[in-house]
Amino acid sequence: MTVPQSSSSLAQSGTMATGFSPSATVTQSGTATVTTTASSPTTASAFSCCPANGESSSIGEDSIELSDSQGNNNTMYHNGFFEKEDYHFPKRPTVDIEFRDIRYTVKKINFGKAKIESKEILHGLNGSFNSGELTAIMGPSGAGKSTLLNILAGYVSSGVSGLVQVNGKNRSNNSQSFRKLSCYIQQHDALRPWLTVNEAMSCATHLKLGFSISPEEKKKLIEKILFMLGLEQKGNTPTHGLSGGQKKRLAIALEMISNPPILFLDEPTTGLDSSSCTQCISLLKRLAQDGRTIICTVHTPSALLFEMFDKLYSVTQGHCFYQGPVKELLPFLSNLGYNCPSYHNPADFMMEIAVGEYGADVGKVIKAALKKYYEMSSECIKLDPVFDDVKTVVARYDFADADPKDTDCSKVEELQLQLKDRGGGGDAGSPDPQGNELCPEIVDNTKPASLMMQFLLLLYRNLLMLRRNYFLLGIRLFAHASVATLFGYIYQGVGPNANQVLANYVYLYGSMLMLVYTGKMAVVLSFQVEMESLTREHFNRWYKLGPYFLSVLIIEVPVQIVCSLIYVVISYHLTGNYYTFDRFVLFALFCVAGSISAQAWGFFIGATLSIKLAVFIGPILAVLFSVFGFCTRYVDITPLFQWMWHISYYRASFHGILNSVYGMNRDDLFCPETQIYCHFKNPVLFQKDMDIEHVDMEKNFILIVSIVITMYIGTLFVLWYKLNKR
Ligand SMILES: Nc1ncnc2c1ncn2[C@@H]1O[C@H](COP(=O)(O)OP(=O)(O)OP(=O)(O)O)[C@@H](O)[C@H]1O
Repeated sequence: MTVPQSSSSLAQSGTMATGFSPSATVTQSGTATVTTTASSPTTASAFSCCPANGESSSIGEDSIELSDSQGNNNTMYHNGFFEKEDYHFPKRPTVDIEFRDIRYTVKKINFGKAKIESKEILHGLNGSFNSGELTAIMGPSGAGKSTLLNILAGYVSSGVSGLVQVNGKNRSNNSQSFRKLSCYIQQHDALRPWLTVNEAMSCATHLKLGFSISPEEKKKLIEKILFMLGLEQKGNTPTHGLSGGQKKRLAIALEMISNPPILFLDEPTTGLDSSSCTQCISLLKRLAQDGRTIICTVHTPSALLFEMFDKLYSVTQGHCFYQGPVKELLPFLSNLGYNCPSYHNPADFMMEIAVGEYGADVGKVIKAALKKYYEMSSECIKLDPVFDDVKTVVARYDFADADPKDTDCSKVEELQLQLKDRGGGGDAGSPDPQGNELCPEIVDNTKPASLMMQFLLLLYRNLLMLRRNYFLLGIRLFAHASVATLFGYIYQGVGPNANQVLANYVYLYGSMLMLVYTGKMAVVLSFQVEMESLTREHFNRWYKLGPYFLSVLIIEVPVQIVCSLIYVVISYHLTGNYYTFDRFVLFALFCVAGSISAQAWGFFIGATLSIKLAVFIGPILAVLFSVFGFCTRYVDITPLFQWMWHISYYRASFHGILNSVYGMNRDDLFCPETQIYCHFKNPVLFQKDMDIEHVDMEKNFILIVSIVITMYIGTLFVLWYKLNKR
């Protein structure tokens, strides 16, 4: 069958980025002579991407050597990047990945039928990705590309069954040694916008390499990586000032510090223009050529880009649609009767067939892909449960007692069942029976930073970001100062007066409310905003959660303390509450403690709930707890809710500040001569009315501190769960 030619796709092939432009590349200082050593012009491939006979051409490599006036030649332009002779990433030993019968099932609750339903997303994918190869995982939207990548990278493991092997060794769930061998760069770069490229690189280098190499070596390494990735001119540019392509390259550069032999990238070209795409894929190709295993998902690449990949793994509807060398894709489809029209982008053509365009029988292609795969393996075979005329490999587990030629597969199936039982039925792969590290000979001996050093580095990084992004901090300080002035003005001089006790009470309540809200809401979104960066850095083993959390607290807590003190100092004096220094200290202490307690709640709520819920539940909780302090006497609370009175940090701090103002045997208040009678002249009367006659300051303070600690532990636990939930 010959497929009709699509005019829109014809246009695609004409939009190739040229491989190089000599005039644009000579940016080295000094005199430079340019010698072109291009083996074949890149553009040539643009017009022969999909010859009518179904064979594809290979892209030529372009390079220009740059010589200085002495004729020393150590720099050349190569596939879009400068290169110095000594500027190569070290070659990596071979790490091959094989996967067998990967299935991914999600469970969801069907409220209508009141039962839990399972849905299989990936239906037994097999394949292998080899060292030195750049592999593209492609397929229509929703086909399961990201899911497969997540499983292979070890990012998802619950609901997964099947086996993943690394150099022939079974990879266990959450394998730490696999994490040492690989890195995962997700679609959203999740970089720190306020750090410059140099700062980001330097911080990542210190975190990843600790003291294992000297500062000079680190500096050289950063220089080299940036040079290799074409970012050497961008060292002092803040990350938010980089283009999309430069951000992608920075994300790769950050991971190249530890030089992992396996790189997983989710849609590294999405959102990039064609020349940035070409640069990005060229870079990955070169990294692969140095012996790495590079696997990335891509969406509709141009024909030029498509040809740069060594291997294609195509997925549709959770099945493998094609796997093998890119150049064999068209002959494979052609054998099935689907001929790519001349000048049509093979990647587009494959996608069109994968969604059944041109009346293509998708099931037939999936079957053929399975057959092709099994023909290449001489393993235990049996009939596939879906395609009953296809003989399928059950497994090729490295069990000594499994006969690879066991045609009825009973032994292998039995072992497979055991494997599932051991993994709780939902694990990707069984643990290495000996519990050995994967490829210990390959894992670099570099030691990452110690926990203390991680904390100090992260603290330094946070301070740097705070210094750059001082606007928010300024707003917080300004808001506290201006609200304090406003409150102080409204309730000016009410503090010492017996006839204005209720006005002062409202000021005190309002102050507590202000400090609780600003404390809580300023951090409620902290982790929500941070989560993508945190996940990426934590998953790629930059640091542990403990030092990270501590480095956040050590910035946020003092900021909130300073904000609270600004508020307290201004408003306390304007309202005339200053009576003795001791009382002021107690007042400030309870204000700050209440605010920090609310902040701890904010961290917990933000880490636990989604953005929409967090911004809604946060204030509701603050109001709920405030009710148990303001004008509410313990005896009036329904016994069912009395426990809330006991655990209310708001009540504890509010009573603390009330007691510091009116309690502790304060002398009579001032009753102006204009007043005939001042009911609250003796402050004890007011305390009695409010049921705060016997405030136990110590107990209240201990309660607040306990709540703060509980919330910190709760936040840590939730973050740990989110980061490690796979
Ligand atoms: N946790 C989950 N719960 C429910 N459905 C899921 C879950 N994870 C994946 N899916 C479904 O599995 C299918 C494959 O998702 P996946 O993100 O892997 O697709 P994709 O090929 O990467 O798509 P795209 O190219 O649009 O990103 C989709 O239909 C998605 O809705």
